[in-house]
Amino acid sequence: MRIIIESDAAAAANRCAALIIDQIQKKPDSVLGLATGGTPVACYQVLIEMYQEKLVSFAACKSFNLDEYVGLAGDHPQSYRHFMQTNLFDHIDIDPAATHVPNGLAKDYEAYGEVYEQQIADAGGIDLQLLGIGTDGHIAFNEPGSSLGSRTRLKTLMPETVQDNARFFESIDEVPRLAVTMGVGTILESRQCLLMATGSHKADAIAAAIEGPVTCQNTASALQLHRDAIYVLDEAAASGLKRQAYYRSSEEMHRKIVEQGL
Ligand SMILES: N[C@@H]1[C@@H](O)[C@H](O)[C@@H](COP(=O)(O)O)O[C@@H]1O
Repeated sequence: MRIIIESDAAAAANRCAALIIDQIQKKPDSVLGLATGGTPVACYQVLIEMYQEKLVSFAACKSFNLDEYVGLAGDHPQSYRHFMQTNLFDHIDIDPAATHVPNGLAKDYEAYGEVYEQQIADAGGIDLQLLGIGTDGHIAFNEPGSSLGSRTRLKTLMPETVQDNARFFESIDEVPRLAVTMGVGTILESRQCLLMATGSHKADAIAAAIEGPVTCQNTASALQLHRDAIYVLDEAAASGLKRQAYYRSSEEMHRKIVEQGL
C-alpha cells in the first residue's frame, strides 16, 4: 500500500484529484468508481476546476458510485445521485448516461445487486475506485461484520453511521436505515483503490485499517489484500499511525524514483 500524508485537507484533495487526472490521462475512457460523503467534495471541486481550465476531460469516462440510500429517489436532495449531480456531474463533461449510482428504489435488491455488478463488468471493470472511510472503518456502506467477499447488496446501517450522516438531513429520523452498496469483494476487484481521509475523527479508523489486522470489523482493512491501494491522508487522519515516519520516507523515495528514474 502507498500511504501519502499531506499537510492538510486541501493538499489531500489536490493529491487525490491529481491521481484521478493521471488515471484519465493514461486512459481517457477510464471507468471511475466514485464516492460520496463530505470528504471527496474538495477533491471533486479540484476536478471541476481542472475541467474548466481544460486540463482534463471526462467525455469518454464511465462512472459507478459505491452506494445509495434505500427509499430515496435520485432527485431527493439527500440521495447520493443528487449529491453526485450537484457536486460533480453537472459541472463536467461526463456523459450523463455513462454515470451509474445504485438505485435506491429497486424492488428486488438481490436481483438488482446482480444487475449493478453486471453493469460494472460490462464496462470492463473499475479502473480507479475512490473511497472514503466511516468512523467505524466502513468503506461504501460495508459496515462492521460485512463479509470481505461481499457483493452489491442491501446493508443495514450502524447507529453510529446514521448519527454521522444525520448532519446532511433535517433530523436524524429522516436518515434511511438501509442502503444498497457495492460489497467489499466488488471494491477489491477495482484495478486501483484510492482512499481519502481527513480529520482527527478518522484517525482511529485509519490506524486500524492500515496497521491493524484484516478484519470484517473495519472493512477498509481489506485494502491490505489489494495490490494497488493508495491512502491519501491529512496529518490529522494520519495521527494515529505508529509508522508515520516510515510511510513518509517511503513516499519520498517513491517521488525520487519517479523523478530521477532511479
Ligand atoms: N457511504 C458513505 C461512505 O462512502 C463515506 O466514506 C462515509 C464517510 O463520509 P464522510 O466523508 O462524510 O466522513 O460516509 C458514508 O457512510
